[in-house]
Amino acid sequence: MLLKHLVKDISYTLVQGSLNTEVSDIYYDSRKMTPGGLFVCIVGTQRDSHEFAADVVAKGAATLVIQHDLPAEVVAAMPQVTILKTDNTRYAMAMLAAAYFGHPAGEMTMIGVTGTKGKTTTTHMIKAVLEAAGHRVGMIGTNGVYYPNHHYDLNNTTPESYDLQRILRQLADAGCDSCVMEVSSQGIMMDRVAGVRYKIGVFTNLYPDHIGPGEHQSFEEYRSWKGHLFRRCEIGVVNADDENTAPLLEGHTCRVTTYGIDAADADFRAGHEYKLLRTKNMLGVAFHVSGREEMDVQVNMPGLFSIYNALATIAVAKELGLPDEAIHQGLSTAVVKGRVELVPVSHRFTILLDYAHNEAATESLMETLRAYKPTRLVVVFGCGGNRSKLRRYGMGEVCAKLADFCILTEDNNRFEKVEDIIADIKVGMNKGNPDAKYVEIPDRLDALHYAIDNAQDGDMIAVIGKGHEAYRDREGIKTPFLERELIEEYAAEKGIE
Ligand SMILES: CC(=O)N[C@H]1[C@@H](OP(=O)(O)OP(=O)(O)OC[C@H]2O[C@@H](n3ccc(=O)[nH]c3=O)[C@H](O)[C@@H]2O)O[C@H](CO)[C@@H](O)[C@@H]1O[C@H](C)C(=O)N[C@@H](C)C(=O)N[C@H](CCC(=O)O)C(=O)O
Ligand SMILES: Nc1ncnc2c1ncn2[C@@H]1O[C@H](COP(=O)(O)OP(=O)(O)OP(=O)(O)O)[C@@H](O)[C@H]1O
Repeated sequence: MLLKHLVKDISYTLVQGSLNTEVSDIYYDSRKMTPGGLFVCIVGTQRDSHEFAADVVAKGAATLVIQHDLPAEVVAAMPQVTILKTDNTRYAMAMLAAAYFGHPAGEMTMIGVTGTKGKTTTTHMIKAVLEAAGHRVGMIGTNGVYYPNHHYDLNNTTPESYDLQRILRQLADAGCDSCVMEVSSQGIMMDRVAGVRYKIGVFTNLYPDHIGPGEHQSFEEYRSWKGHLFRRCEIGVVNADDENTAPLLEGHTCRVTTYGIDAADADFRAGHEYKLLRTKNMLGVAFHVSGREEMDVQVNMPGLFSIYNALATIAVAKELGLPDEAIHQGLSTAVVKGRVELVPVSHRFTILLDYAHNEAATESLMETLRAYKPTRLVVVFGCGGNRSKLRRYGMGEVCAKLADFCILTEDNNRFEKVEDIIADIKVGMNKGNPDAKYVEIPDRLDALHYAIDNAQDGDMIAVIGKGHEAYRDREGIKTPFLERELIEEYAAEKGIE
């Protein structure tokens, strides 16, 4: 493709060379450069990749896009290279990549979900409802990329713009008519989603998070970047109960639809009367929706937060004109890998996997599960090695307070000894509840077996920390460890019913 066909949506100065330069592909990482490529020089949080200009040219780069001038001697040594200068190379990369891949977002109904918590869950719910309505759906987020019969992992919740555009092309080429994706504030701030127009933007909620070096400078800045989603979508579906919704919507250009539990005037609302559901295969909630629609809904995910995520999903579905049957089917079948994921091996007790690996997530999970009034709430957990000890104290404290029995074991030990990590967890437990009952079983597989062997009728066993991860890390070596399969295999071997 010729450069002149890629640059239509950016402003630039042609420093040298020609717009008729052939572009074989676009790169933002010098280590991946191949001959004929266009290299976008980015001023990152760690490196300024303008310093790799000579290196990529040596590897055959034909075009450079820069944001600040290169040293004169570097430019002098690359007379054959086309150089464009622009104000913001991250933004330029997004526009160049969109053009390079033929503006794939325009070929699908784009739905973006932002918020501190609930992005992954809500995107899964929306996908399930769309699929139940017969749509072919692509999904992008923390759990990776999904499209019919395909899945792969990602490094970022919202991928770098070039990767995002490549993925969107892949989805469109696979026949997806819709794409639902998580849009992180970082993704907006770093122009990873620049140029993408959304049919619907969803806001779940906002808590102080992601504030610090390399992320956001303040809560207000964090909020304002999330708010930018509502300047690039047609319809905004927002949580009317969140006190940050109004400031976040400042400057919005979309039509707004609201949902909530407390806000009496929300377009889609659920009261505080809801029913907790528990069967062998499911922990869920049932509730009534009123406002713009009247309907009874059942969600196969637990807790009050599931009602919020379901309300957002219902509002999206209604805005898209999807039928009620699809809403019911989608909400009662949506599963998020590793997030309160039930492993239905017994009628007598419930065993589930969850990715909670810090104090806040563990506390929220424990409180959610307690509401189902299990005979005992048992938690199997450890903490990662070579990571903050605060997590160990925090998770220990919360589990000692809220669980009836703790099985202390390994998480990803990395280069630490499991016994030392458990000793730290016990410090936190002692603070939370010095009388907490627990057992120490360093090998996680033995811990799972112990939990199953000693399960009592009506127990709820939460195996937390690893969620969807498929390995355990000991001394930096990762070996396969898929908890779901290990639990199923052991329960079958023991003839558990
Ligand atoms: C702080 C931050 O967001 N960093 C992101 C950013 O990296 P950066 O700007 O720091 O990059 P850098 O290391 O300074 O390098 C600058 C440039 O030099 C290039 N480079 C570097 C080395 C080299 O040898 N050659 C070379 O060309 C790099 O490819 C890059 O283009 O751009 C990278 C490429 O897109 C991202 O992978 C990286 O995300 C890091 C891993 C990260 O942890 N980000 C978090 C904060 C994040 O984005 N999280 C949100 C989720 C938040 C939520 O859950 O709500 C997300 O969307 O993932
Ligand atoms: N709407 C919500 N409000 C508060 N907590 C929620 C909500 N939805 C889910 N949670 C809780 O937060 C955890 C993470 O949920 P989810 O993965 O959907 O959020 P996320 O926004 O994708 O977060 P992250 O960026 O950390 O992956 C869940 O396991 C659940 O305990």
